[in-house]
Amino acid sequence: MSKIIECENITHYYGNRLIYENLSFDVEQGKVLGLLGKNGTGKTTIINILNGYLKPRSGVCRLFGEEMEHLSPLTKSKVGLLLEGHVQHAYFTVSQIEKFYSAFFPKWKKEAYYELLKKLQVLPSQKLSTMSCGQRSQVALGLLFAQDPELLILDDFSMGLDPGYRRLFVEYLREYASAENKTVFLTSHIIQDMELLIDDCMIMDYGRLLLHKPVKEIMHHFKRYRFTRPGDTFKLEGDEDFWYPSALGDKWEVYSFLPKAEVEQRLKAMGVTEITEENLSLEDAFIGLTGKY
Ligand SMILES: Nc1ncnc2c1ncn2[C@@H]1O[C@H](COP(=O)(O)OP(=O)(O)OP(=O)(O)O)[C@@H](O)[C@H]1O
Repeated sequence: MSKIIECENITHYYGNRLIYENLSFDVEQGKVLGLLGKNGTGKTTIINILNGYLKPRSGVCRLFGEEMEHLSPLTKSKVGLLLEGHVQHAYFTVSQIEKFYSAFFPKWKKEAYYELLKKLQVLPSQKLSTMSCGQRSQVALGLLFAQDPELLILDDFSMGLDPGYRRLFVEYLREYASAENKTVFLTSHIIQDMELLIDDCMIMDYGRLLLHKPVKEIMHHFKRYRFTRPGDTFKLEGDEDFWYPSALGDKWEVYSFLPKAEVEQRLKAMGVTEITEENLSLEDAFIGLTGKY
């Protein structure tokens, strides 16, 4: 399977402030990868490195096997990019912007644009400057699909979209990635959308990559355990086996990748009697992996 994105030992600072050190990851063709992380962990910074706006302090990034600094025009035309803030050409109308963009992309699919936009309550003659934020997001997404890229990089794609359009877009993206073996790299804080869409999940923590795994593996192995404190002196510190233990009164909860039997054995050795295991949504798993604050 070919690697569409390769990042090796990326280190980036803003001034003296380290964002990450020796970050390495690959994305294989046909995969939908979701980049998650709390505010300010460096997601947009990664996107900006992948789209060539930022040069990391050190390390190498390749798209389609070509180094970022030497991307050929053909490779650039295979990448569809959605940045935070969306379409900038606000003086265009809905139809003018479609004509403008079509000139840059050899495989332009006008129908894909109008198919998405026919759900939108605006006329082709309406100016982008008079549209709502969510409507402008829809135009930006329509333009991306018309471009028919091999790799889609989407920063906060759900910004401003209503739940119905978000769901529609998630379905379109899923279909697009699986039917045509396209690759998608995206961020969003709406993790319910991610859960329906992504194959693999990369979670950033401050200064480092916390985890990079298939979503199925996280959902299958990462669980929450609840129990009642066995006595006033009971204490449980977080470590690589027990993530973010926390208590509300005498009710405790902790997250773990360990098999249930092992969690039970270890908690019972500390005096705990009844333990409840819970399956998690991806959002709960994210909170279990990164903490609530
Ligand atoms: N141009 C810049 N100069 C200095 N610091 C910056 C710059 N851009 C971002 N930062 C800082 O780098 C850190 C990472 O920012 P980034 O925008 O990559 O985070 P993010 O994970 O995308 O956040 P969010 O989820 O809030 O969008 C933040 O602390 C931010 O304040």
